[in-house]
Amino acid sequence: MKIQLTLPHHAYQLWIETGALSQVGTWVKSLWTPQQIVVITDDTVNDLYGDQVVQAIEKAGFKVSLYAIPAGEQSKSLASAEKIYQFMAEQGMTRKDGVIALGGGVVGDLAGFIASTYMRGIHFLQIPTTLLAQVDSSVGGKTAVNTATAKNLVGTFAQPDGVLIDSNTLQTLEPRRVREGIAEIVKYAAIKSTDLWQLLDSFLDEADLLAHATEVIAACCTIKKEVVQQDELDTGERLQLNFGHTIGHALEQNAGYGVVTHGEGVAIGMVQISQIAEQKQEMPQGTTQLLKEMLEKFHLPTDYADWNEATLFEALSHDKKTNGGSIRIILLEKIGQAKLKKMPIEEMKDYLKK
Ligand SMILES: NC(=O)c1ccc[n+]([C@@H]2O[C@H](COP(=O)([O-])OP(=O)(O)OC[C@H]3O[C@@H](n4cnc5c(N)ncnc54)[C@H](O)[C@@H]3O)[C@@H](O)[C@H]2O)c1
Ligand SMILES: O=C(O)C(=O)C[C@@H](O)[C@H](O)[C@H](O)COP(=O)(O)O
Ligand SMILES: [Zn+2]
Repeated sequence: MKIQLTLPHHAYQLWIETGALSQVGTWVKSLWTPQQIVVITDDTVNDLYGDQVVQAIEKAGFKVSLYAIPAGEQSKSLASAEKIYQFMAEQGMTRKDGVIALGGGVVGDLAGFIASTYMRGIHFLQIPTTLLAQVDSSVGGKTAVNTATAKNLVGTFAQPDGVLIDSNTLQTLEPRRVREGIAEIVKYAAIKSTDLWQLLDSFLDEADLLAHATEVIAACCTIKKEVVQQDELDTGERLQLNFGHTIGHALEQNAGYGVVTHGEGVAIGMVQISQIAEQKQEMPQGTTQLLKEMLEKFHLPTDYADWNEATLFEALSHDKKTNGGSIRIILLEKIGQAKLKKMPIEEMKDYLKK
């Protein structure tokens, strides 16, 4: 199945098909004319899929090199970017050349950031290999690196020329990584789709969801495409995709990048912000419980014992939704429908203290 994402200055397709990775060479050739390519991946994904992808793209007529970062959130950094810029310069990469991200959201966010800044921007393709990256991070053009100050503090909006999504790659994914992708899927359902919520409701567990991976991925990508087409630069509608992310990002940073995964942070964040909203009478009573039950069915956490108040509050001030002493939070009108609400930072802190 192909989903077209059309923006004012750029359009591209998401190709979602089981087994698509075996056609990666012809896919790249259909999008780019022969030139030099650097495949950015991590060491785990490299061991699994690196050779296959490099050989297929070489066979399609491209000069290919590969750079593998250590797997994990710690690698989503300016220090990694610096090393890869250097590598690309040594390879003689020019503006006519391209970057391919092969991996999860860490690789995708970092490689997208590099592609959009090297020589002020070169071509970019996404081959997401985690559930989270297939349903969320590979689509829509947000790129980022973390700094010691905040998660995703530095980044760009830069769309890829195409996204290849092969759910076969999920067969090698660890269960914890499957679950973190499910957190973002529950997010889409909670903010935008009762149909997707019902589908998730019908699954027994993670394995059952994975058996329907292509259907679920297509549903999420369709929602994300519609949101991004309306608000590419994250000024209104797109902010809904940040449901649970203020507390989630703070926790990720608080725990130390990689200790609490992004998806786990989002799961906890969605439940905690919903609890606050229910206390404020801003959300129908019982909605948080529904959310909690859905996340727990997929063995996701919904609370966190080791909050560090100081770093949590510091993180709030660096959230991109914070402005002039208040923060925009995302609440649920009901399951399947979200709304934005401004909240004074001090009030948010009071609730978090409780
Ligand atoms: N740009 C966006 O719109 C967006 C959206 C959501 C999340 N994100 C970002 O994505 C990141 C999280 O992404 P993630 O969960 O994919 O993490 P990740 O990229 O760290 O991947 C998780 C782990 O899975 C391994 N892995 C990847 N593919 C595999 C496969 N097929 N088989 C076996 N192992 C595999 C990786 O080596 C890694 O150890 C966070 O940094 C988050 O901020 C970005
Ligand atoms: O695409 C978006 O927009 C999102 O907010 C998707 C989120 O799942 C993702 O984690 C994103 O990277 C968060 O971005 P940020 O703007 O909060 O840094
Ligand atoms: Zn996210």
